[in-house]
Amino acid sequence: MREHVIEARSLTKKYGSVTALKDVDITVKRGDIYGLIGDNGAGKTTFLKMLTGQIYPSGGEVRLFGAYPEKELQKNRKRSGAIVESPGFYPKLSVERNLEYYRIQKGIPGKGKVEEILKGVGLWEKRRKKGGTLSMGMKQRLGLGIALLGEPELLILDEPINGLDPSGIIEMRNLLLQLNREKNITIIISSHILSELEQIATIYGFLSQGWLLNEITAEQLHEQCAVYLDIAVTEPEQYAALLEKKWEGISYKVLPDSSFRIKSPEMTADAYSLLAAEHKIGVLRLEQKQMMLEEYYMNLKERGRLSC
Ligand SMILES: Nc1ncnc2c1ncn2[C@@H]1O[C@H](COP(=O)(O)OP(=O)(O)OP(=O)(O)O)[C@@H](O)[C@H]1O
Repeated sequence: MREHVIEARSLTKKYGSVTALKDVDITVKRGDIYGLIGDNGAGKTTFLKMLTGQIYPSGGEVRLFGAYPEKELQKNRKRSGAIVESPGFYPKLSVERNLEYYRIQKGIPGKGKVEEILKGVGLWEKRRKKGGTLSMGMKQRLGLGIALLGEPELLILDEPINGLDPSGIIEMRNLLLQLNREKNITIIISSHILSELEQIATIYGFLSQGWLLNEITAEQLHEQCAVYLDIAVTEPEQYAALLEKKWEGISYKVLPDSSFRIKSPEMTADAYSLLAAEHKIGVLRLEQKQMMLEEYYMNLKERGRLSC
């Protein structure tokens, strides 16, 4: 059984009269990338801040690497790195000096560590730039670099891709996947960008108004919500024969309106319309269902349904 890196039991947080988290139970196992999903104000940051020790629970408990009493918990927090809210660094210091400052502050030996981190997060070329003059994406990288200084076993990331441009998002995604796969770093990450989370998370937790609505693994999501493509054509019978001839063993069903639902299509949608066009068959409708996570989330939130 994989070790429990994070265990929250009946975790509750009240800010005065506002209850931001209610009886939340979350378990994150070693090697997981846990995607924390929820609308604004759902309680994601509140949860993550209780992991980092920036705030304390009003009820329930949180364990990191099995430790519960606050003293033990504090010790085990050193095994994690975090970016919660905006990445914290000194805007007037250069990128390199920022990392050097935090290296010394955290008591991490070896000057070479800073160079290794700078290269790892793609900031080597920008090492002499002042933190405050960096672009949003570069600031996030610096934040991640600081979080990685202590060789954490757990990364706690609150909206790390917020404000990044498309290539920044891809780079951050690849970096996180690499850290997870090569160094077995467990990650808990909150994001509003579901299509992004869908590409990296191994398990999802859905928060709404302080409640944990549901948890589902990426594997379960894929089983429940297999991708499919719907195509309606002018000559269904002829098209069925063409489909079977072209892609032997293809899995599809004919819907009541005589359109075809092709399960887990291996080809792009274009391949199916091209097949029709080559035989002068008209395509009346072509839809591909791709965003499983988004659909699952909307069903859960709006209809309370645990399905796609
Ligand atoms: N310091 C605070 N004092 C009072 N209420 C707070 C405080 N911090 C958060 N809240 C409230 O707690 C609830 C949860 O907020 P939280 O920031 O955890 O949500 P979130 O899911 O991270 O939202 P977002 O996606 O907007 O960052 C909200 O109603 C918020 O207004």
